[in-house]
Amino acid sequence: TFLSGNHQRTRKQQQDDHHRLPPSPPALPVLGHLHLVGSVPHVSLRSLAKNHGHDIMLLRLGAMPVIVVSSPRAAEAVLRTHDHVFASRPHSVVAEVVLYGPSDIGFAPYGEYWRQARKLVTTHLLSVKRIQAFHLAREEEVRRVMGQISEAAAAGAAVNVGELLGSFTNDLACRAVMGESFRSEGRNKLFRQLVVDTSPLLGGFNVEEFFPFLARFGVISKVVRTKSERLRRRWDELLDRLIQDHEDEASASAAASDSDDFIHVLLSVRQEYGLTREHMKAILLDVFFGAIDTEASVLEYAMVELMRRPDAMKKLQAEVRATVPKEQELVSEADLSSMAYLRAVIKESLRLHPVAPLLAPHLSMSSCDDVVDGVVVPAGVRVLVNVWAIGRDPRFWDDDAEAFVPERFLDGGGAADVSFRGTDFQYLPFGAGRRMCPGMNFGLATVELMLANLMHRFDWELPAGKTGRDIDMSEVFGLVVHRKKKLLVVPKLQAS
Ligand code: HEM
Repeated sequence: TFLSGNHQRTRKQQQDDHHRLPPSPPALPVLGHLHLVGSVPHVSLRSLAKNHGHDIMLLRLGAMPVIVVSSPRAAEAVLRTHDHVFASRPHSVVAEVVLYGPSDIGFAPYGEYWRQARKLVTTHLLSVKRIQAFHLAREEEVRRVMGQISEAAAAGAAVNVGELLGSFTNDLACRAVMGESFRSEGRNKLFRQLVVDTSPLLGGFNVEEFFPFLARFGVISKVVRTKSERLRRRWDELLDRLIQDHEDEASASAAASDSDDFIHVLLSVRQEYGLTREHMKAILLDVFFGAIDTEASVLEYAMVELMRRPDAMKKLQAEVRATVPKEQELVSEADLSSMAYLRAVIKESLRLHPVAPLLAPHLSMSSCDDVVDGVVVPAGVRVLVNVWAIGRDPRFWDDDAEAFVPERFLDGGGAADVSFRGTDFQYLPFGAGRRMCPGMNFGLATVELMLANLMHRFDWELPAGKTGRDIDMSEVFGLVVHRKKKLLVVPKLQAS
């Protein structure tokens, strides 16, 4: 069994441990529980947990043991009490090739490199100071999108929300990474294409490695390695040129300033952190893969829920329109602070649609003797926290847990005090503990500003003959979950 990997433990201890493993549903030979986990794993894992392990259960997916956590108390045990045991990540071939080792933050195993890289990113790239310094860039990019929506409104055309928001968050990430020149020579488009080409591999085969129940062909084949290497060469070519350009510029001018892009910042701390060129490229890739799909997904799901709840949309529009002075064309960041309903809508949307419903997989680095109720988890086991199931569990939310009710997060609502900052374990859209998302504030700044602007001057309608009930909510699972069907909506410029 996989417990035999625990060499330090005596035979007697190992037998004891066996009895104290988390509960498990009945398994098949060879397949284990593979046949029980469908293509939308967070949903099937919730049903399994209901019957076999409310807090924590053990599955065997083919040969691989996986722990699934489905309650706030077990999530707290894994992400806070025993965080030091569960803070690593499983190995992935695609990440090893595409992310240089991996030398990024999201996929790196727990250890000194990860600690330093994460410190660098939180103090220098995603700090409050830098988020503020980036506000003009965010506003300018939002302005562009509003221009595109105005054109669609004038033509009476529908807008593909996912595509519009995806290219917006892509452009913003490019701008953060490489500065204002990101549109020259169509660079933003090259990056968009590269992100789109890499995602299925990182979010597909890579997911198959993490979640082997999705692997249709068993072993990750040579083909995947070859494909990964080809992608890495394309990334190399683009990023090397950009870094080189920045190096040339940096040697011609003074030290980094607040408004500098991420490449300049990384160059300025390169010696302090002992960064190689590959480390820098991997860290930049984390920005692309951490920011683009996540922000676009939060925004798209917020729009979907608002289209399904027109009264909530009206309430949000009223808040935004009452706050922003009449003559002002765009909502600026300064206007956002008093928009309580806006924040409640985003929180509620993240509760029902956490972009990573099982977080990113965690890995136990040693055996943990008493996770909850004396349950043992051995070393080297993947741990999935089903934050999607926990966020919809009526035991921790009200009976309307499955409904979109932003009011619950307002003063006087049932969840008014519940925060997503990793301290309330019934609500973990950004995770918690050492591996919690370091880009939370960076991402939220974008999401808030964009959603407020989408609500400001436009009314939104579904294409003729459709109602909110017709919106297909099917999902496709990946590192970031996304909608199966695109959402088309028709903007109407509000008469002023
Ligand atoms: C609203 C948008 C975002 C959401 C909902 C989100 C959510 C998450 C989640 C759930 C995790 C996994 C936590 C875990 O494994 O326990 C994560 C990790 C991560 N996120 Fe985000 N994220 C967002 C935006 C961003 C942005 C903008 C960046 C960077 C620019 C970013 C960078 C990262 C990185 C580097 C990690 C890995 C952390 C580690 O392994 O130490 N994220 N994020």
